[in-house]
Amino acid sequence: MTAQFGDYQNEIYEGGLRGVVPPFPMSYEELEARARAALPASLVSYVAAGAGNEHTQRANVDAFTKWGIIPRMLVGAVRRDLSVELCGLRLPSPLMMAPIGVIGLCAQDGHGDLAVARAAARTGVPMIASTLTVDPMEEVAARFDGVPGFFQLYPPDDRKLAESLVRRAEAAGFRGIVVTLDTWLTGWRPRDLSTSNFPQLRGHCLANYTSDPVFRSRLDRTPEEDPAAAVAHWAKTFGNPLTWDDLPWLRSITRLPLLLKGICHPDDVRRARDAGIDGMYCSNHGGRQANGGLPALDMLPAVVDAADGLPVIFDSGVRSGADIVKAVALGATAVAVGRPYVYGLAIGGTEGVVHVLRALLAEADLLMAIDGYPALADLTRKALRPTPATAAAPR
Ligand SMILES: Cc1cc2nc3c(=O)[nH]c(=O)nc-3n(C[C@H](O)[C@H](O)[C@H](O)COP(=O)(O)O)c2cc1C
Ligand SMILES: O=C(O)C(=O)c1ccccc1
Repeated sequence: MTAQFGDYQNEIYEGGLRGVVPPFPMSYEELEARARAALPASLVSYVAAGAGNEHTQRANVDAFTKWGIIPRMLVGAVRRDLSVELCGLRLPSPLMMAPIGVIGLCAQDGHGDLAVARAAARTGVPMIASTLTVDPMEEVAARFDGVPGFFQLYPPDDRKLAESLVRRAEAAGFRGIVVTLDTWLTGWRPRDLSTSNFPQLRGHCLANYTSDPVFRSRLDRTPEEDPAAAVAHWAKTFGNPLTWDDLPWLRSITRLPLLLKGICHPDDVRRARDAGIDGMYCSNHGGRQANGGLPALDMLPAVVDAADGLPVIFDSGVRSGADIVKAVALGATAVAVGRPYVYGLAIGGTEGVVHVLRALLAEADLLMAIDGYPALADLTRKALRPTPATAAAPR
């Protein structure tokens, strides 16, 4: 019999029989609390912060309580199949790791990107590696051990640099490019502003730039000789408010699958589809960029309908296995987790990330068994019903 994700539960119970207490938290609340204690204050506020009064960030999480999964009995879902096809790749489950720009710094040894890449190799959960990393993308990709990875591009306004980053991602073996559209400037984040050290943090995450031949060619002195000038040049080239007019260029620079992150309106989906984009990534950046918006989950069904068969990755607010199941039932092809795995990294490095991913998958798998949905294909909108508004879970 092949392994099932729910087997993680048995491992933990069997450990208990031998007197082993699990070293990692089992609930999201405890995970977050332990990570807060483990991380330096500047990183706590940076990772946890959202835009404005963080209403959208909370709404992302609460949106999942507006849906309930309907149990079906006598199905005999003894074996479950969570595998999914995404951009020509067969993945063991719909779970992915969302791109996180500072994870490099969230590990105790300061090499979080490598630790996360190792967790991808251990679990088969693909990493979407951010442009903003402590270690260059080649070093990250070298640790995937055959598990497909995606490269998230913040397209700089220097097109030659953008092309160079994409070429390198191709050469390093990444299997798709995720272009993030909603962060060409940083949102108003009160919690983060009150520590005001975001510029310092990101200054440590420029390895993909300082190792890049095009970026280096733009500098009078090397980043090693004059790090401050390199950071200043980066700040000038980072933000690129792409428009539809740039899409033909973007499409032309790679033959890898190209996905757009931050797409939430069906009209934008259709236009992107017409421009030859291979997949949509429905996300509001975890509520970090613009407050006052709808929860990302509420926008997912319309995005899926407009995508008309193109794959849709979803993130923003995923905190549990049940959330993964609900997002899939609403039409997501793949579901990315963000903050939870950052917290796993903070408390336990690669092991902590592996635990968070396995716990999410175990919960999703056991839920599919108990509720009688043996395969992802069984999870359609018919598996869900809106919960009465008054029944929203307390937070
Ligand atoms: C600390 C932090 C850094 C992030 N950096 C990036 C990034 O570099 N690129 C990107 O596309 N998204 C970035 N995101 C957004 C995530 O990819 C994802 O959309 C978000 O975390 C989802 O929200 P959730 O973590 O609350 O579920 C970042 C999010 C956090 C929390
Ligand atoms: O903080 C973020 O959400 C993010 O995407 C980002 C943007 C620039 C640098 C580092 C991270």
